[in-house]
Amino acid sequence: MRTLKVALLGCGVVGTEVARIMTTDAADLAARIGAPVELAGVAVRRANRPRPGIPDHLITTDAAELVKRGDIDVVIEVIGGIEPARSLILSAFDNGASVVSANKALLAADGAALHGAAAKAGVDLYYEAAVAGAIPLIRPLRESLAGDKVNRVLGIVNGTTNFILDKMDSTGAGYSEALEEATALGYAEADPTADVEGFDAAAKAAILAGIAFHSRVTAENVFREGITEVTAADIASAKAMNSVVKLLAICERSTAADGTESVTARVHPAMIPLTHPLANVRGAYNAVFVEADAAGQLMFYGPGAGGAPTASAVLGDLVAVCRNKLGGATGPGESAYAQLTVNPMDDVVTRYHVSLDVADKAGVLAQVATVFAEHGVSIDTVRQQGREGDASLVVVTHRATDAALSATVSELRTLDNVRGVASIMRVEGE
Ligand SMILES: NC(=O)C1=CN([C@@H]2O[C@H](COP(=O)(O)OP(=O)(O)OC[C@H]3O[C@@H](n4cnc5c(N)ncnc54)[C@H](O)[C@@H]3O)[C@@H](O)[C@H]2O)C=CC1
Ligand SMILES: N[C@@H](CC=O)C(=O)O
Ligand code: NA
Repeated sequence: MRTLKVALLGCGVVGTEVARIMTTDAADLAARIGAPVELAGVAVRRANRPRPGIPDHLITTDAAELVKRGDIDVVIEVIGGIEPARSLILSAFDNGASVVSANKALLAADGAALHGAAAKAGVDLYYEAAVAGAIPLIRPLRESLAGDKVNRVLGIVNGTTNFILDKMDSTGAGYSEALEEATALGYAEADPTADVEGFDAAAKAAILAGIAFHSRVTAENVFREGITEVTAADIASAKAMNSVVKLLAICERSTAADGTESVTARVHPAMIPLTHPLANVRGAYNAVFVEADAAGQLMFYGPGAGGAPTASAVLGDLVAVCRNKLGGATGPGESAYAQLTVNPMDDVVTRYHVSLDVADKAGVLAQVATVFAEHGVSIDTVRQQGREGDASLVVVTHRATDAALSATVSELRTLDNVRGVASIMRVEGE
């Protein structure tokens, strides 16, 4: 029976756990695959770090050489970032290896080219770990739901930001303190700007939208707002409305009057009611709803970040691609036949929570309400609190387009009685 050889690129939070499980569970993995899998090389940036459980002779600082060695069946890429990860993956394909990657940034930027290269080489490209960590989501969308029509994918896909918002909401922790803890726990990206500015979630949204809608969606097509502007006042305001603030990724299909279908993909903080299942997703957990024509609503929930949970998804892919190799087959590749257009954020329809600092005098409320009405944005509720000549006015709207809301806010900013727009947050889940 031939042994399948695996090259591991990157031995950080995720790579360390992948190597550990491959070693400790070698016999079970071999039985499930139908052949032994051997860790044949581990590419690292710094060779002199202690790496318990990994024999020294396997360590190399030359990842490019490792993937070109000629005897590697599967390359596991857990370095992250665009380069050198992209070149290493392409080189792995050229050398006949299948690739398992956790790299959402790369897949969302260049997934089509990578899929093309894998197909040309007759090998697999699997990346379950790239979206929502341990939660099986890519494979259910790509395989289990391949016979259905997915209309909406909505959820929490970034563990770090969910951890931070949860800490701020439940313990009153400060933003920086919560981010430091998330980083220490191995949830954050190498540069946590990717998490807190929403780039990581946007990359995941692009991958999900592409697979769900059988179209090409890149990170650039995804509207993105992170959590850096979310204030303690926003969180308090959400609480006052029996809601909570979450960073959501929302990918939706819509159909125009003439039957033309298109999609939108967005990532932004939103207020959701405490009664919504997403409100109870705590810590670094993720949860994603998928709505499909025949299946109805499905919910996927579990650990979205961290070394071991992410390694679980990587190992699942490793087993799958090894089975394919032994069977002389490949798994499903890219499916982008529908080629749906991705519409801009202006076209998105949702509800809004707008917090204004206004002069506390008669007629201001009516003036503000008129501006909303003139732009066709209907008001659901208004809450006003006075404080020494100034007042805070919180308006929650009914559903309106993002374009209409933006125009409303632009005009409000020009009013003398509006001293400032303290925050604008979308309201979802009702
Ligand atoms: N940490 C998590 O919870 C999750 C991470 N991911 C993804 O998994 C990948 C890895 O993430 P982490 O392990 O958290 O990052 P990490 O920063 O802990 O590990 C990456 C490792 O790659 C090494 N490296 C960098 N350049 C290299 C090179 N040229 N050759 C060899 N090694 C090199 C670094 O020294 C580092 O040890 C990223 O794409 C990340 O987005 C995906 C899901 C969850
Ligand atoms: N930094 C990411 C890691 C998993 O994808 C996150 O926090 O979700
Ligand atoms: Na996953």
